[in-house]
Amino acid sequence: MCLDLQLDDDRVKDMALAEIEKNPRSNGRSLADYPPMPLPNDTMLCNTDNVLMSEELNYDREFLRTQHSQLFSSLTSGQRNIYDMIIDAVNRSEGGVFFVNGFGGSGKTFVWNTLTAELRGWGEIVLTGGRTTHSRFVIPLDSTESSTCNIMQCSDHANLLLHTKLIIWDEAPMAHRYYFEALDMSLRDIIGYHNPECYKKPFGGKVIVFGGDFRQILPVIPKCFHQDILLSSLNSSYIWDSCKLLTLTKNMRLCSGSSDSENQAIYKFLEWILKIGNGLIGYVLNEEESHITILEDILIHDVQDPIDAIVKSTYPSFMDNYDKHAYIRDRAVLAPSLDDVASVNNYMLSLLPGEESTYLSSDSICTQDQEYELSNIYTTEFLNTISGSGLPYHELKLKVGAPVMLLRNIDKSMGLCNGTCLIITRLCNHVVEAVVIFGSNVDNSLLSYRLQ
Ligand SMILES: Nc1ncnc2c1ncn2[C@@H]1O[C@H](COP(=O)(O)OP(=O)(O)OP(=O)(O)O)[C@@H](O)[C@H]1O
Repeated sequence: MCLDLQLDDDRVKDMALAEIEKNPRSNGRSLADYPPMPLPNDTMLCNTDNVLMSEELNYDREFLRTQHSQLFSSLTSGQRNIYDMIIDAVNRSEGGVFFVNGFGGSGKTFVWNTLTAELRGWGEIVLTGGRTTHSRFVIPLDSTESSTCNIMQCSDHANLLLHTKLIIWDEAPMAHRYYFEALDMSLRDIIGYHNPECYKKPFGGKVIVFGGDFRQILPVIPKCFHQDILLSSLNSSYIWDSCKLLTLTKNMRLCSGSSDSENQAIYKFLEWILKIGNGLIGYVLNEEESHITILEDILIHDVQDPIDAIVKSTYPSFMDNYDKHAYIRDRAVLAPSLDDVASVNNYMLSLLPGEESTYLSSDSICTQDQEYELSNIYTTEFLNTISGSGLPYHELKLKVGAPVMLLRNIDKSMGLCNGTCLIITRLCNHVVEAVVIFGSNVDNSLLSYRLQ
């Protein structure tokens, strides 16, 4: 992978000062003894070798400070109240647990962006995440009531958490309460080790902000009853008692249309979605099924081949527009299963002109693996057919012009995160080149990725 390391002047200065400070410190002195020499940032000094921390500090602070003033000046009064409360909690360093409750489009992400731009702009660490937060905190996927994060005391990971000013956990209603409880117990341990007072505080006295909407997807627990799902969500946890509930009520998407009629259509759709979420539309048939009448104007009527009809409706005049970034960026087809996703992808790839390249995943079993014996039981051909959530397909077919989405965090400081959208610009044997069309903190970066 070829990536530029982008360090702004403040960060280069901090790193240089931290390196210089190591010298006098080894002799019991410090740069503070040589005024007017500037001093390095403390966090930097203790952790120059901590890659996890370097990654989280590696932001263009000047850019973030400019971004912050733009975002801050457009906050609505509701967003501003929430922003002020959270920044105040961070500044007081006494901890705080918040839940920002708001339906889709109420401006939660906007608040997260303003908060992170402010704190990262001043060289502070903010950990953010949504569906993948459990992997960021190394929380076991099969967590139980007594699980903790897989983080060793005094490790780089523990030091990262120790120096973190703010944790933002979006889409929290989707996660099992055991994940939050595991993080709570681990933070109490990690921070309480240095400051015993913090054992007693929720999340060891860190400021943590959850966000989401309980009308949306709750934790997915296979083969269980309604009450099991409710009992596994965040508001059934002991943590909920410490949560300060903050609510956003204004729909910010209503102003996003290009005309009054478009805004009206958005309003009608959002109102309908909200009513479904509030249980005001449709009726429950049984434990697993509900009946909802879909709005007439969002139904696709002319259907011979369902995939062709969905693609034509979502991507009108595809052949004339597929190379326009905004056209690709503003559209998506959602599908309920991985098989449906594969069918839509294959169909759309077949529409693109040009030659198709196929990339295969590595398909030999590691000889040091304890499960090596398995290779005698399962053939490689069989293993290559396995697909599942989080497991990439064995065969990846691409064409120049194909939109792709990253499913791994490659470089967070460059905004190359899970969810960043790109368009393929060149396909070589082992390198795929793509341009970013959508993602945070990135603007049309060109990324080359070396395939293993
Ligand atoms: N104060 C604001 N000024 C201008 N635009 C805003 C403001 N707040 C939000 N928006 C815009 O409104 C839209 C919806 O906001 P946002 O994505 O933050 O909502 P959300 O609650 O995170 O939605 P979801 O839960 O669906 O992700 C976005 O396009 C965002 O840029």
